Amino acid sequence: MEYSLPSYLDYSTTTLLSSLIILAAAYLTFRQFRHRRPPIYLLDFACFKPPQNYRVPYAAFAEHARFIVGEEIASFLVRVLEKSGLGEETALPVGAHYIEPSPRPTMSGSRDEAELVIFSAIDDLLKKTGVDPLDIGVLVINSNSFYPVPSLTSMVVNRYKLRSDIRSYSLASMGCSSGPISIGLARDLLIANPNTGLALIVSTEIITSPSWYQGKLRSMLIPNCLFRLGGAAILLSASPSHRPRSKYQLIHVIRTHLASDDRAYRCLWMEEDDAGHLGISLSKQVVDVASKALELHFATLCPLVLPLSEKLRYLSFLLQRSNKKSVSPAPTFVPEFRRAFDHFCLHAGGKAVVDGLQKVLELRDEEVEATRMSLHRFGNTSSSSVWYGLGYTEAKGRVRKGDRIWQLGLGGGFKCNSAVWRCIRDVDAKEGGGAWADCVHRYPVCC
Ligand SMILES: CC(C)(COP(=O)(O)OP(=O)(O)OC[C@H]1O[C@@H](n2cnc3c(N)ncnc32)[C@H](O)[C@@H]1OP(=O)(O)O)[C@@H](O)C(=O)NCCC(=O)NCCSC(=O)CC(=O)O
Repeated sequence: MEYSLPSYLDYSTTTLLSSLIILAAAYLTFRQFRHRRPPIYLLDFACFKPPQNYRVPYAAFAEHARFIVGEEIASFLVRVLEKSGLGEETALPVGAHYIEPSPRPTMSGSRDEAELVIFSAIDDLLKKTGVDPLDIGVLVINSNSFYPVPSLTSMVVNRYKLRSDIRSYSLASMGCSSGPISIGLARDLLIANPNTGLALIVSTEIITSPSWYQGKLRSMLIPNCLFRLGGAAILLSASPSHRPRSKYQLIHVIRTHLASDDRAYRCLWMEEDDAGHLGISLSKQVVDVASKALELHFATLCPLVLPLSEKLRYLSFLLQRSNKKSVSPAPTFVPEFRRAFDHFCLHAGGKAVVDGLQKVLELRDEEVEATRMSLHRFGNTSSSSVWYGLGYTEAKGRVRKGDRIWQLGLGGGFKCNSAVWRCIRDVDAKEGGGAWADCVHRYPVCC
């Protein structure tokens, strides 16, 4: 990311610019106080832990691929898997374990997976929080590739016999960055309807879907190597009475949409190959596009989250640069994000995605540990991956009252979305265990 000032700006212009920035910041702060939203609390969340028998060790993946796509393509897939950052314990749904003749994903197979993932996560969350399902007034579910009739939200209302006046929304096709979108929607619904009760959000990707690719095109086979079973359920409240038992307060939801750029729009593209197999084609440019989306995203995020010291560092950078009138290449300014956040839960999209994010954000290895370990243990779980990252951080006993958490989602559209949280009470490692409870002691691993 680069912040640069045109060299023709002289000192007085820069001073004027600085004053304007300070005035604008003061005005925004004033406006923020005047129009302050009621606080939104996160009571708790739960991540789905796949059953052992759904595991896909490398050897099983390779053997399976050989049967389905033949030796040559199977060796390509294994090569990709070995470089993907995924470990030996990630899981795929039942349908993906079939050997040829591989059945097309069926509606009942997709429903089975959706019920397994979504109900397990919700059951766990309701058990942890002791919440009565009848207290839920808002329900938002985001799932990219599976959108049945009736919807996933109807499936949940039916299972838990939720209220008939529930405000429910199923968000489809919104990609891996849709977690913060769901959080933002639930927040707005809670604020617009103050006495509606709690909001339940589910972020997941159902793999047994028509777009689970069964052909032989490399760019469409890569998602089969990366995506794995996963989902998270989250409970939000706008009621101050829930504050004492809540873990986090929502500070910001920030969204950036880059679909006006054709390259970004098409870099994750659902289509049929020449043989008619539906799938999602993954462009090699995803990491480049993500960097561009991040630059735009930072323009909104940074003024909101950077502490004053970092904003002043930025101003002084501007002043120094304009005084130097140097002809050498423009220096870059990368904010020290660790001054704004204590924990980073980034989209675990694949090794190259995590490497790219670490580089762009100038993060240390320990700051991307939660993301890398989520990728290793659970794979690319789409929009829920940022919750596996937070689950890891909690299970390691690293979350303390006052800590600031950044969840960053990236995905199809192309979109880049953030949710920023502040921890409002210490979180005990055992309490945070969840999907990580029986394995966190084995992490971090080298990958
Ligand atoms: C796929 C990788 C694990 C491969 O690892 P490396 O890059 O280290 O290895 P590499 O460059 O040698 O690539 C291995 C082989 O894969 C091929 N290859 C890589 N990417 C490809 C692509 N998009 N299409 C076709 N082939 C591809 C290379 O040419 C090479 O083939 P050969 O060996 O023959 O030369 C990595 O590039 C990665 O993590 N990419 C990012 C994945 C990504 O986009 N994730 C986001 C998913 S979408 C998402 O999460 C959000 C959403 O859905 O909304």
